[in-house]
Amino acid sequence: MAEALARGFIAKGVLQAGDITANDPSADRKKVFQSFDANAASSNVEVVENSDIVFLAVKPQFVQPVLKEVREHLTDRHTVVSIAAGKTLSSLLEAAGGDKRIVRVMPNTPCLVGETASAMCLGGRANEEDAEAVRKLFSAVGRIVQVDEKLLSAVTGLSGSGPAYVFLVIEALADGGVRAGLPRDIAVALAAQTVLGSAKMVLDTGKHPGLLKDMVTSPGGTTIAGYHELEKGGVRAGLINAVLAATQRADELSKL
Ligand SMILES: NC(=O)C1=CN([C@@H]2O[C@H](COP(=O)(O)OP(=O)(O)OC[C@H]3O[C@@H](n4cnc5c(N)ncnc54)[C@H](OP(=O)(O)O)[C@@H]3O)[C@@H](O)[C@H]2O)C=CC1
Ligand SMILES: O=C(O)[C@@H]1CCC=N1
Repeated sequence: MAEALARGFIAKGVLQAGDITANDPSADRKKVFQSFDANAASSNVEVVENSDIVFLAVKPQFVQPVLKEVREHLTDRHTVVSIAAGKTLSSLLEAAGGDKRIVRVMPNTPCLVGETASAMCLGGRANEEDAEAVRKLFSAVGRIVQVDEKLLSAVTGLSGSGPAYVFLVIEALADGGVRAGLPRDIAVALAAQTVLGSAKMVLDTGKHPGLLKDMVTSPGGTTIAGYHELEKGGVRAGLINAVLAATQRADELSKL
């Protein structure tokens, strides 16, 4: 995720590669950052010393140890951004030694192509200036909204994890096309472009998705025949349950 964000910020020109310093226990992962001209650090403390905005992009269970490792080096200059699922502002502030400017962001991987759906909330002494700095970065690589922290698990369940659900949908649509005789590459391209175009219609027209669905569905036609199968297969309930299960998992992670 750190790589996706760094590449996205650079591609959109909101940061230069030389502005970014990254650390990772794996030398190979550091080389990935160096391959696009970002700086590799030899420690997390060095990252903090080289940065104004410090991204915590480790797995949730490593967030508190990493914060404790660097907290003596966090000063008034720093905005700390945690993207870890489930890690609450209060636990982040406690591990950071309190009195810090902390922002939680839940992004998603499409930041890599400038189309992230992200949400943020502010903690500790984080102020409108911190919010604006974070908004500037994430709006360059997609959209970001500000929410109350109590909604961030639901954001994680919907848009944080959501790309995986949509990839499943694209793969399954393409499988359907292949089953009906299309070559695989054409089926994948048509499925992905259909998802892209449909998403753009929802965002650009502001129309309810149900109304847009009705516009495709001719009486006695092809679409209603296919759509009926989706309802019989429980696709709608499956997606609702996926978001709920991922939201609950984000809540569980906050208690570990
Ligand atoms: N993947 C996604 O789509 C999203 C992820 N997130 C959040 O982003 C965070 C990272 O997720 P993801 O990128 O998938 O996970 P990864 O495991 O791919 O990335 C985490 C990286 O942190 C490294 N790391 C481990 N310990 C340290 C340490 N002490 N200091 C510095 N680096 C360390 C890991 O190295 P090593 O592998 O060698 O241990 C690994 O390269 C998680 O908290 C997740 O909840 C949020 C939104 C979306
Ligand atoms: O699967 C996860 O836990 C992370 C958080 C959101 C997306 N990926």
